Amino acid sequence: MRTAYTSDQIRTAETALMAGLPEGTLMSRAAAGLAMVCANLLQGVRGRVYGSHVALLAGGGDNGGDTLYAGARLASRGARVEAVLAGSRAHEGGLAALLAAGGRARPFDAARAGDLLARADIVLDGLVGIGGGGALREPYGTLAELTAGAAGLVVAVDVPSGVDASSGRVEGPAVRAHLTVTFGAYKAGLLVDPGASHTGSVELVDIGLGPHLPDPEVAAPTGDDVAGLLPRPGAESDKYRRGVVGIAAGSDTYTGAAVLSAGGAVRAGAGMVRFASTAEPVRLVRARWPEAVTTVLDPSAPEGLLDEVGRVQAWVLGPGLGTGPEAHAVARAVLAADVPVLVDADGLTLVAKDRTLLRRAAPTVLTPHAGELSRLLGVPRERIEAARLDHVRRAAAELGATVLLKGSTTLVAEEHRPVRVNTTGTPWLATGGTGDVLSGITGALLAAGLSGYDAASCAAYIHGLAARIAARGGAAGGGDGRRGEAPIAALDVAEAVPEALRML
Ligand SMILES: NC(=O)C1=CN([C@@H]2O[C@H](COP(=O)(O)OP(=O)(O)OC[C@H]3O[C@@H](n4cnc5c(N)ncnc54)[C@H](OP(=O)(O)O)[C@@H]3O)[C@@H](O)[C@H]2O)[C@@H](O)CC1
Ligand SMILES: Nc1ncnc2c1ncn2[C@@H]1O[C@H](COP(=O)(O)OP(=O)(O)O)[C@@H](O)[C@H]1O
Ligand SMILES: [K+]
Repeated sequence: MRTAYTSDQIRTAETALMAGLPEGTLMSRAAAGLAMVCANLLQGVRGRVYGSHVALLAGGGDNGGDTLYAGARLASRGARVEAVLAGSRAHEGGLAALLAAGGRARPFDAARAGDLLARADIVLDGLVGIGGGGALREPYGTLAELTAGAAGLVVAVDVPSGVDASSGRVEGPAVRAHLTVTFGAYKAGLLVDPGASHTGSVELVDIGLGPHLPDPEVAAPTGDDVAGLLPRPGAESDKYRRGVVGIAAGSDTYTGAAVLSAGGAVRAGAGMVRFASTAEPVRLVRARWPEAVTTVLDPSAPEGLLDEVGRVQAWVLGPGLGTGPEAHAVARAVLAADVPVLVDADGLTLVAKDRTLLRRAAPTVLTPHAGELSRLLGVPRERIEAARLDHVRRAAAELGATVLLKGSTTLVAEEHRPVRVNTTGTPWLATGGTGDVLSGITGALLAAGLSGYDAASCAAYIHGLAARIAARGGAAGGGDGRRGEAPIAALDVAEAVPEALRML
């Protein structure tokens, strides 16, 4: 599990660690690690450190201090290092070290800074780190914007400046780095969008903070974590014990979502899929997934609506269901069941209009995108997009459910647990119907007995991995690069789920 923390948590851990160490030890560890990473980068792009050009953007705090000390180390290896001092003050020790090692430093001047960035092999963004707050003031904002025109690699020191380290919020100009070198522990804002899309790859420099860190704010499961949680059939398994998932989805108007949701559940290894809907979606699901057991519902007679469906261990409710009175009757019947229920799509619209539907004892998993969460919380969509971590937490607390917030980084929140963030996926997933596939995968895992929190986070991981496999036309490649990927259709994602499971 990759764990991540707020700025306050990092500061508290730092204070505890520092109590037993001589002053300046941590900054010196951070600067040494940063200089080592930069030297390796310079070896890669220039073949050597000696003679390479390094630009430092140094703010007035300790983030600037780390940067100036790292610059001093590179200067002592023969790099040509020049610092732009952005604040009215500069870190004294760091500045003295840089100058003593033969580096140069000048106060901010826009034209000169632009020239410097156009010449530098690497640019170190040491404007602000965990001490930053709100939109960058001038001239920090201008400098952050200028990094977009840098000729060389942009390395963010600890956190890309302009990104809130605790939440990933971006409220103005912010550095977009090729690489972020972060100290002691991951900051939550490095894993959550919009911050996450500013970091490039992230490298962690150990400064000894580990033993002093509290429970994390955010955790990103790795492939091994997911593999460890997934059920695998054994000799004692039969289809019922592996988990029967019920899917109440689709309507005569919207039929595709039902087929996609059922596909996600079939391909994710449900012991059995019981599909319940009106005649047309039932016909199409049977045609595409003959392994599903289907029941035609008559929602105009809500009494005993699900009596013919048979037993299930979990329900998926909502994709393509519609939002009229008949859909409401289906939602009421499903949510009255004493098993975990995943609510997606139209199901979310129904519970947003009638919160009483969520008064139930068994676990509930809600899987909104930002627009659906906006309706559930009564908060504008833009505010949710800007502060995803805050809102997913608030939704979990307010609605008493596990909440999976979809988007470029998918988050899973449950009260009193770290928010889980998904690291797989591809922007090609932003296409109609992929969310329906996710609902089916999650439903299969719920039916297999995983908690809502584990089912949702494992499903997001598998779904993202399957999408990458589908986008590449085969096994998922390593790295974060998108080259070699092509558009995908939602059904491709469902079809790639077994390959994703094979890789775990
Ligand atoms: N903790 C640890 O374990 C370790 C921490 N270490 C390092 O220390 C860093 C934290 O240093 P920090 O506390 O000095 O804060 P920092 O990020 O430099 O920011 C303060 C400066 O930014 C400025 N500023 C703020 N907001 C602004 C804005 N919106 N727009 C413009 N300016 C703004 C603020 O200006 P002021 O408000 O004072 O005018 C002040 O000058 C941390 O990220 C890591 O790199 C490592 O050395 C080793 C271990
Ligand atoms: N920019 C993006 N990068 C990665 N994944 C994305 C992006 N945008 C959307 N997704 C993912 O695509 C899926 C879309 O689901 P959803 O919005 O429910 O679509 P639909 O209702 O059409 O099925 C979600 O899993 C979401 O996390
Ligand atoms: K920074």
